[in-house]
Amino acid sequence: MELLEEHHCFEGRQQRWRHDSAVLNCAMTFSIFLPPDTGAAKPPVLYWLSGLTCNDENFTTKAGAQRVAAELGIALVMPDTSPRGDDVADDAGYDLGKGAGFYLNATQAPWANHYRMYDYLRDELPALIQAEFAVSDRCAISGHSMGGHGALVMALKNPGKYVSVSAFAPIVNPAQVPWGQKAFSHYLGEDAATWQEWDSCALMLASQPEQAIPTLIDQGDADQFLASQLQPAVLAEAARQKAWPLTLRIQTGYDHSYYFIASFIEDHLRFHAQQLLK
Ligand SMILES: N[C@@H](CCC(=O)N[C@@H](CSC=O)C(=O)NCC(=O)O)C(=O)O
Repeated sequence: MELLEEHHCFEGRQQRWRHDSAVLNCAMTFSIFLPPDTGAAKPPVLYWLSGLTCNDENFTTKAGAQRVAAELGIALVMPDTSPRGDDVADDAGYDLGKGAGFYLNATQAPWANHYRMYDYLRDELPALIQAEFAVSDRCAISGHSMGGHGALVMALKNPGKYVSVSAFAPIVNPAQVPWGQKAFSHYLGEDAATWQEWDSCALMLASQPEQAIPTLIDQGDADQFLASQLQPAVLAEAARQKAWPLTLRIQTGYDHSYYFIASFIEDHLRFHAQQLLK
């Protein structure tokens, strides 16, 4: 691992690292915020998954999460949103290829060689974080838009791995909206039956009661993508049918930007702290 940056921040440390990923078959960068060392128990971890066009730095520099993470004693891990490098397949569109990995395992050429963000997030990155940093193995997950989809899918496909999940303006039903349909048809092929295992609405409808974990979603009602791409009411209905503990908050006047995330990230950190610090 190579340390690219380090900054003192709210008495903790904000770092940026590069490492060689065997799963993704390329070099990857991630950021981590380590809260102040109090000499008490190792801090739990909140994984943050960003959206289309992002890398590990959007959340680090725009969300303003470090002050409350430092106060609560929670480490933050921000992975990139796709594999990277000259050998990695890409597309001219902002919503496919680099910066748009959709947190799945691609099965189709030319994507399948590198686009395995699901395996990277489930196995390789947490193992690296556990091995290299003084953090506990208790973790939660959150994300924005494409990253909200990723957080929900990671939680729904891995019962017991995360103690809570939250999202800002997530793509909850990617199999039914343009962003998801474009990505899934390229990464997974045209057979839409294979898309269901990457769709949080389908996964929630197929879930067992014992899988349920506390779930918080914030959605701005002035979000330009709300009707066309996001539609959180579809997941809320699945949650109602399954008695899944989902709180969906519609926030008046907020759009899709990081200003929205910055406005409510404290609520999400305190929500996760209720489970992480038990
Ligand atoms: N360029 C596109 C939209 C790109 C965009 O809005 N990206 C969002 C995430 S959208 C869903 O995954 C984002 O977080 N951007 C980075 C940022 O720092 O704001 C367009 O113009 O339509």
